[in-house]
Amino acid sequence: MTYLLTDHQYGKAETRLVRVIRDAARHELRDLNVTTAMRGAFDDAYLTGDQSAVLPTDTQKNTVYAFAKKHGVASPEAFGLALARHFVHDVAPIDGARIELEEYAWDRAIAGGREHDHTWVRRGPEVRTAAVTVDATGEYVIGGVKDLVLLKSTGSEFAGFLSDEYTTLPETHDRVMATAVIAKWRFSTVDVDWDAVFPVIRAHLIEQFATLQSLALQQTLWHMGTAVLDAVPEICEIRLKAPNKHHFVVDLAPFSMENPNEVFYAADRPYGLIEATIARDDAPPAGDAWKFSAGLA
Ligand SMILES: O=c1[nH]c(=O)c2[nH]c(=O)[nH]c2[nH]1
Repeated sequence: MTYLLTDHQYGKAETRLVRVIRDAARHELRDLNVTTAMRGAFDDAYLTGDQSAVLPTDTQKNTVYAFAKKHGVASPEAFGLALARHFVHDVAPIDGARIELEEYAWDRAIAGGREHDHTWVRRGPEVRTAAVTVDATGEYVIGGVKDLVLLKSTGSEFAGFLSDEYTTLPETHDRVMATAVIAKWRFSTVDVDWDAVFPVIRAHLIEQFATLQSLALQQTLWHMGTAVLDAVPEICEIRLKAPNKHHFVVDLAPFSMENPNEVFYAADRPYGLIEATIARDDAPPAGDAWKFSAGLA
């Protein structure tokens, strides 16, 4: 029997990095979780144990910290691009680099009625994500957000669905709809003001969720995705994943009480999982943009 090593990549997952800029009394802060993965002809490391082409994952971690000091963290996307370009262009055996970033957002603390200069409050659970791939075919950037937890207490329906002998779900024209959106959007260029577009995309996702009279989470995802593509020409594809966090109306009849959509049991599982990928018809090839490493971003 002959075996083939058909694919491989290696790197340091989840390097936690907090970068503070303290040149002025008002400090700035960025809080990241960075994963690096190297791609190339590292077959010998696996097949014979020869490490001569292997840049240690420890070195990759050090590079993350050194680059944070040297270049700063302008945005997750820009930081990922700087790292990926360095690994591919400056370290000979590396043909491709994949950098995945999570960013945890901090809001300035309010103290004495105004924003504090060096104290923040973690905004959660939402996480901004970025995944950068640089290889011989080009540079690819995917931005994203995950755990964007949204809930609307009306304006959502689910009716007219297919029914068979196992169907018990009642139709509804007024229900709670809640989800924790995972959205990833692929840029067709790296000439982007990353920090300017992120809040625009996020605002469109939220606005569509809020304002659409939703006939299903599927329809909501279509509207969220197309609104982002309409608003940001640099984005050519968006992938959305939405767990349908079911809120069941509690039967209060045993207690002689009506419950017109006021008291709910918020189930954590099982959940419907609704997914969609929406792309422009002229989207450029994705290369390895969607090939994951740790897969957190
Ligand atoms: O928005 C929904 N989409 C579904 O496909 C579905 N299925 C289900 O049981 N409830 C819902 N809700």
